[in-house]
Amino acid sequence: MADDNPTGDRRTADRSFEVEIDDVLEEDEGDGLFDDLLSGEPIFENKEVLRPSYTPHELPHRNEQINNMATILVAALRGETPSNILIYGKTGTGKTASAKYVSQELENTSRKYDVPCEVEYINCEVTDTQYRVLAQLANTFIDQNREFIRERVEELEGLRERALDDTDALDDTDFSSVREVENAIEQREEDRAEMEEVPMTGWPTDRVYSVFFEAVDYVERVAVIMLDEIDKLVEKSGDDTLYNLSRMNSELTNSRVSIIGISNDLKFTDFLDPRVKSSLGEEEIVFPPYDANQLRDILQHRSETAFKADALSDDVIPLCAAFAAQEHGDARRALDLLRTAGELAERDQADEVNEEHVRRAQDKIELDRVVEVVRTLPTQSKLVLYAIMMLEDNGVHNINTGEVYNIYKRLCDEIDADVLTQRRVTDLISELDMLGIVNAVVVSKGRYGRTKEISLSVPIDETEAVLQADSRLGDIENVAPFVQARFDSE
Ligand SMILES: Nc1ncnc2c1ncn2[C@@H]1O[C@H](COP(=O)(O)OP(=O)(O)OP(=O)(O)O)[C@@H](O)[C@H]1O
Repeated sequence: MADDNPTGDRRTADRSFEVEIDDVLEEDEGDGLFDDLLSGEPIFENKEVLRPSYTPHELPHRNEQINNMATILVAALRGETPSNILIYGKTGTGKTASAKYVSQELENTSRKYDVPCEVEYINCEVTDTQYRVLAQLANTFIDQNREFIRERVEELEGLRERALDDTDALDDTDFSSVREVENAIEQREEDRAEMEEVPMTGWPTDRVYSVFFEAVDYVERVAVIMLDEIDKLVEKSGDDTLYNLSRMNSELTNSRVSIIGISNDLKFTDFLDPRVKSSLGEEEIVFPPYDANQLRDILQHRSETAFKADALSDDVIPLCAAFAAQEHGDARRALDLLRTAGELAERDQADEVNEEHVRRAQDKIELDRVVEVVRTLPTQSKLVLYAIMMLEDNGVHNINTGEVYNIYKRLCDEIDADVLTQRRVTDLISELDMLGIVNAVVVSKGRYGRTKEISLSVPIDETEAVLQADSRLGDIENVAPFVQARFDSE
């Protein structure tokens, strides 16, 4: 490049580059890596609309639940404390989307009427200990308080300037002299300096709680704390957080706190202290699964912005809705299916998405799920699954627990893993059954008692690939010959 352009003139260099690119395009027109992909008719208008991160503006078939929530939360706009709400429903039934929609509306209206009301959202799957929940809330309120102080100090400084010129400016205020205004400014500045953010670890929990308490009570407001996946918090760290939050109102002076808990697990309240249970469940709202017709409406609605006109053949939406309705009426699954079908059509450079793409998308999603479940199994469960897989691979049908256990023990020897008891292995097989990876049916053997007959319910090749990708299980390959030998000798 330096020889072609000895003067170092950038414009000349750029121009020669342009020429080279043009030459390449002219020669290979249509054959580039991306050309083929770009050449098909685009299927999507805006794919983002189908992603889980997108918040829809309208939520068909959730009016009743949304109105219920609004009727309870309107108390906050009257300066009263809204009842706590517990929202239940299976995954993908629109709990989070509806609760977030209502919160946004609540905050918008509170701004409109200048009533201090805020909603703080916490995902307890991520923020799963009392310390973290309280620290996150404390820091959020500290930020808001600092902003409040900044605005207040600005107002007071303006007032001070005006009062210095003309003391009448203090008429109709709480101050009778400029000195008092200055004291108020100093006081706010001191408050700001004292507000210390909570570090993400390291403090005793009661100190975090008291910082949070003071931060929330610093100004008059209603704070709605939305705890999504609340069952995860209780599972991981008990009900102390909920106990502390639910008894706060009796001690707060300026502010009020109300809780919205969201859960997939209908039974999690069984583990709560009865006081927490009754306080949290003051109002309960259930989100039932969607049926196929409702899913169809939801998909229809979204597809209008997500896809180009005429990009979907007529049977695509009904089929996606029917598949997702079989899976406990999960709107997330329905949307995933529609997006994946669109992506497969795009990859095929088809002009439209058809039924075949939906069926392939269903298989792909199911396989992705299996791969993910298998990949994240603990090593012992992987060994049990490996043993079942090897038996199937060697043509054994109606596998029983004893056979699995024998192979499992050898696999453990091979990789130096602890050997569990047969009883534990039987439990692990039941867990694999519940995850839908194997199928274990109990069959009666007459007077010989009962036994389990086990078979793999997932595609063997993909499962094997995932298991072998595990660094501990990767060496197992050379066990195959002795498995074979065992059957030959039987
Ligand atoms: N009535 C609806 N209209 C439009 N989209 C919906 C509706 N219900 C759910 N969705 C969409 O389905 C997806 C899942 O919804 P959401 O996250 O609210 O479910 P969830 O009940 O909170 O599930 P999880 O318990 O798994 O968190 C989101 O992308 C959401 O936008």
